[in-house]
Amino acid sequence: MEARSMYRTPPDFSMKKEIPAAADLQLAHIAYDPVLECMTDGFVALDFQWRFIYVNQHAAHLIGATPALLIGKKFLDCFPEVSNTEFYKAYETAMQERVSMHIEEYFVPWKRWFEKYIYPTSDGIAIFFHDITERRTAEEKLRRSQIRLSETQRLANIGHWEWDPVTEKLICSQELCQIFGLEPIEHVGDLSSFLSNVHPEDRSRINDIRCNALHEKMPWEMEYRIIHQDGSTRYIHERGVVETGTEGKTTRLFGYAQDISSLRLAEQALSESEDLFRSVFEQAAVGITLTRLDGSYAMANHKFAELLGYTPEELCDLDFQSITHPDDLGPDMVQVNRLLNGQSKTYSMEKRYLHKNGSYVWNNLTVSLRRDKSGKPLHFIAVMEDITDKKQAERELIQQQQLTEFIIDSLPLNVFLKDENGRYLMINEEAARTAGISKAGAIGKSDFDIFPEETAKTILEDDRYALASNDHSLREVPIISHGKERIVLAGKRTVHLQNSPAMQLGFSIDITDRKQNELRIQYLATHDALTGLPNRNLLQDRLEHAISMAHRSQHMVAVLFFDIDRFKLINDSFGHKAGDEFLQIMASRLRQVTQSGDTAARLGGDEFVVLLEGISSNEEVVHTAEKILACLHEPLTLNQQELVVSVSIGISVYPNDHQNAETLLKDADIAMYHAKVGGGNNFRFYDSEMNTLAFQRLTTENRLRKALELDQVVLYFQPLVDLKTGQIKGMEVLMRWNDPANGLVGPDQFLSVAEETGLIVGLSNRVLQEACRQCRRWHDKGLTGLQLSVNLSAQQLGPYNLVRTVKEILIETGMPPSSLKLEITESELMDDVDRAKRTLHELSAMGVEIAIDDFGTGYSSLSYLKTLPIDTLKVDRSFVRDLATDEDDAAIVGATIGMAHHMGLKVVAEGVETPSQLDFLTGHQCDLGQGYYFSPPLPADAMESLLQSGRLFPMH
Ligand SMILES: Nc1nc2c(ncn2[C@@H]2O[C@@H]3COP(=O)(O)O[C@H]4[C@@H](O)[C@H](n5cnc6c(=O)[nH]c(N)nc65)O[C@@H]4COP(=O)(O)O[C@H]3[C@H]2O)c(=O)[nH]1
Repeated sequence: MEARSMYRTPPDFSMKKEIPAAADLQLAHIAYDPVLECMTDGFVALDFQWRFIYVNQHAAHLIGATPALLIGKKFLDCFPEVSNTEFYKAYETAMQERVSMHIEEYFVPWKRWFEKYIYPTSDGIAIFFHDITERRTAEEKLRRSQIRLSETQRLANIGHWEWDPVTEKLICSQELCQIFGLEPIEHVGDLSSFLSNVHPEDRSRINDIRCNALHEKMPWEMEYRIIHQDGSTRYIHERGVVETGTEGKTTRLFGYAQDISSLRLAEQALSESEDLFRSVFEQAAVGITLTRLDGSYAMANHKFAELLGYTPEELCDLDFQSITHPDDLGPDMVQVNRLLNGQSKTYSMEKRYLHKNGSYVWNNLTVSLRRDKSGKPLHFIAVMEDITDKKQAERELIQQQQLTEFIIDSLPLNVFLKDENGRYLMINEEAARTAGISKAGAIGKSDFDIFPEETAKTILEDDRYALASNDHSLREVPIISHGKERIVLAGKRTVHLQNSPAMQLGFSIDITDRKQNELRIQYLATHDALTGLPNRNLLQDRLEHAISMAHRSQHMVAVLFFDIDRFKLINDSFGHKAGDEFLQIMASRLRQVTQSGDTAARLGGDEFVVLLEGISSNEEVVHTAEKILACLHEPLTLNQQELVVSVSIGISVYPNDHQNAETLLKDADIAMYHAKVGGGNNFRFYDSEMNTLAFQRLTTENRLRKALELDQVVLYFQPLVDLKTGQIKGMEVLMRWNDPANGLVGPDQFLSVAEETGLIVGLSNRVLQEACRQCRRWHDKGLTGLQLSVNLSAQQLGPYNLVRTVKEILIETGMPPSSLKLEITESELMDDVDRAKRTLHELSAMGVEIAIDDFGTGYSSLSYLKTLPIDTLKVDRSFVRDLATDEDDAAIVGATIGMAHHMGLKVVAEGVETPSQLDFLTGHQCDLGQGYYFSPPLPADAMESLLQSGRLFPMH
């Protein structure tokens, strides 16, 4: 029984175990023991020689022999194959060391497991054994099953646990320990130590769940995080069950925990990936759509919706076909079908989408087809980029190009572009027209293909010149075109565009006509249009040139400056047209009289200059001057009238006089003035004294200006006497200059300077104003019925608005217009006939009377005078002077009086000095007389006294 109870001890897998000394059996005398024979265990005893000395029935049965046969046989003789096994070693140990052994061993001869107790005996050893093969097989199965479970748990990252509510001990499987990052030794512990691994945020929750499950006795399931010692976080899924006893009392809690970190991390990664996709999809700067195979939109991002003016939701109710421009749908569908047929993996195209507002927007579309693993098409993924701006820019570029082409084609220039081999890349319309070729036809051709060889050679040479001229040239190229010499202006530039060979851009224009015009303009700029003679500019150039030449050659240069004596009279009398004709005759005569190498120039008006170069003496100059005088003095016919004119020539000579062109001309002009003063029709050489006279004229001008400022102008009055009654009917107002230095100066001393300088206008206006004031004063003193004749200068009829001045003066002085008579000479009237006529009519309309002064000295015809509002003719005193002696003058004066009366005009005879003149005049019914016979011009107070005396002049 003792031994049996030993069998029931828990399995011990150790190889040997000492048996208590109580088992020290004395078996040598045992012949037959009924106890041993009844045993279900085998029993054998061996002596020190390893011979069987006892074998019970069960053992003999197992060995397969009778005990009698076995007794005395040696153990190894029966089981030679065990000599080196654990069995044998254990027997040996027990035998030799006299210790008890307990072993479990696989007994090879019988192919079964045996548990053996070996005891030393006095004879040797005794061995109890029984078959444990089934137990060992079950144990092995269990062990393998546990290994499999453990391996499975390890692979699935699952560990199990069990918690005893009584002991509050927690038992964890090795896998669970691994999951929690705990040492296997830690796998038994209490719940609180386990919780310390749990993420602090999850602790209370899982504690609540477990407590609740314990309370409710319900299974639970939960997820939580734990933190490993290395700080990493793991995700745990736990299931637990509450086990209860028969009385409903909780006996234990058990369950498993699984590390689902990889699942959670994968989910997290998936979620992040989805978020990423979402944000890429939604925040993309391009439109993205997911389109079903039928074309309807499954998804559209905001950008695409924004491009088309829809919301993404609205787009999902549409398909791409309905919002594609009709012209783009066909090509789009072709590409879609290629995708579906597997002929392409992706396609791109530019297409127009219909915007919600009805307009079309250009997009660059890239589409690919998504298929499942089996290759079945799932949907299209399309990416759209708004290229409306790009398209607009393209359109604008095209328009710009068209505009540029239009402009280039509109240019009246030949414009062209050639490649590096001189072949045309482009020509404009004008170039095509010039070359007689179409624009397209010129492309690829060279000049030798288009133009005659000579012309092409010239162009080629110019092309080369342009290339050599630092890439840019502009020059005039003479060419032969249609047998005629032409001049072409050619501009060429070498153009280096990126990544292309150098090209030549150029233009050309036929400037033959322009060149001719330039020559013509140059001619006009240097010649007088009326006579064709060189003008002042050309004369100046030639004079300067002549001076520099003379300086080198030690020769002389002479300037002969002249004008026509009394030319103004010719112009006034015959009119401007005849005046021009006259000047042309003069010019042609000058050409005849001057030698080649000399210059005959017209400076303007009737002023001419002859420039003599390369002369050696004054005699040569005199000779030419005389020739000019004689030639121009020849009679000529103008307006069918024969005329004889003379000129006055002033001469300056280089180097005798001034040294430069300008002063030489001035010197000659001064000399001419002196020649004229000397009576005309002669010439004078310049001398330095002449300059003094010119200086005097300048001084006079300045002093006159001062006189006007200082009011040094005084008025004299000369009566106009009625030749019938002897009564003073009016008076002529005559100006004097009360010069502090020279006393009273008459108009003949300063009038010409005043006329030349324009001071005459101011002087005359002053006289007019003062005369009217004086008349008013006399009127106020009772001296009424007087008419004042005031002289007008031709310049007052100019742009100075004489009418307004007269009106203002009359208003200011309160003098009746009929009391004023304005005198103007015949020649002054002719300066600007139209203006004079207009002015006189306006004055007459105001009531002012008009008299023609110095009548008979000019060339005006009576028919012309008839058109003017004239009241009075004043016969010039040169006719009156010789009335008594000169029949012609008498006839002229008589006829003039008769004719004037016939025209309803009054006649005033000037310069009446003698009774015989008076007799003639009264005899011819002349209306009024003026002259020293009656009275010289008187100052105002003397005139006033005369008037107040009421004196009548005797008429016989
Ligand atoms: N030999 C001679 N001469 C006589 C006789 N009776 C008068 N005279 C002079 O003849 C000139 C007449 O004036 P005029 O023919 O209008 O010629 C005037 C007139 O054309 C001009 N003149 C005078 N005062 C003015 C004026 O205020 N304005 C303008 N624009 N010219 C004026 O100056 C010219 C000369 O004026 P005056 O020297 O004052 O010379 C005056 C006068 O003194 C005579 O019997 N014998």
